[in-house]
Amino acid sequence: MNPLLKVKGLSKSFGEKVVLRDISFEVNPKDILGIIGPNGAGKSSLLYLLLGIITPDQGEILYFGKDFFKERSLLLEKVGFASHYVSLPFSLSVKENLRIFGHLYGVKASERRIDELLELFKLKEKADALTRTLSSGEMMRLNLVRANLSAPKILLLDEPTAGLDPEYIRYVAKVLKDKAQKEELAIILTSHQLGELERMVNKLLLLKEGQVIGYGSVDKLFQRFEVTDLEELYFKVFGDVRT
Ligand SMILES: Nc1ncnc2c1ncn2[C@@H]1O[C@H](COP(=O)(O)OP(=O)(O)OP(=O)(O)O)[C@@H](O)[C@H]1O
Repeated sequence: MNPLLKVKGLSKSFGEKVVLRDISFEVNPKDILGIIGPNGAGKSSLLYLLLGIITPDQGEILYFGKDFFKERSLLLEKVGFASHYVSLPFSLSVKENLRIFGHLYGVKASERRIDELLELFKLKEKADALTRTLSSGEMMRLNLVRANLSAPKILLLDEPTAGLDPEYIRYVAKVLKDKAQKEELAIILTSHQLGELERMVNKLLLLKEGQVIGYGSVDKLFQRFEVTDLEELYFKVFGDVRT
C-alpha cells in the first residue's frame, strides 16, 4: 500500500538562501511525525511546501501515491492544516466561521460534525461568541476544529499547542493521538514543546539549517544518539547555541 504521504528530495531556496535541502520522509496511517529544530530551521517552510503555498525547486510530493503537483486541489481535500498564526474573520461568530469555511472549501461539514468537533476541542460554550473575543488558546482550538472539518486523512499542524495552557496542551495532545489511532490519520506537526511531543509522536524528523540530520522512529533515534528522552536528544543534536 502507498504511504499517505511520501516526500522525496525536496529542496527550496529563497534567492541565495537555501531554506530546505534534499528532504525525504514518509508517513503512514496512525503515524505521528514530529518535526523539530531550532527557530529558522525550515519547519514551517516544509509545511508550506506540503500545502502548495510555496513551490519546491526540486523534489517530489506524493499524497496517497499521487503526484501533488498534478492533482493539488483534489489531494488537498484530504489534508487539514492548522497553525497558531492563522486567524479567522473576527467579526463572525465561531460557528459562522466554521460554516463559511465549509462552504468556501466545499467541505461537507454538517451541523452535527461542527457541534461534535466544538465539543471535542472544548469550544461548545463559545459557539456563538464573536471570534474577536477568543483568547489565543481558544483561537488555536478553533483552528484545530477547522482543520478537522473535512475528515482529513492527513493533518499538518504548525505548533498546534502554542498558546494553550498546560492542561489544554495535554488534552489536545491526547485528542490528536486518539484521532490518529481511531481514524487511521497521519499527523505531521512542528512543536517546541518537547515533553508533550515525546508523548505523542512515533517518528521524528530532525531539521537543522534546512537539512535532515536524523529521521526515523523515536526508539531508533534515541538509540542512535544514545539518549533517553527528547529534551536530551534535542540539546545533543542541536547544541546549546545560546550559552
Ligand atoms: N518568503 C521568504 N523569503 C525569504 N526567506 C524566508 C522566507 N520564508 C522563510 N524564510 C527563511 O527561511 C528560514 C526558515 O524559516 P521557517 O519559518 O521555515 O523556520 P521554522 O523552523 O519554522 O522557524 P520557527 O521555529 O521560528 O517557527 C528562515 O531563515 C526564514 O527567515
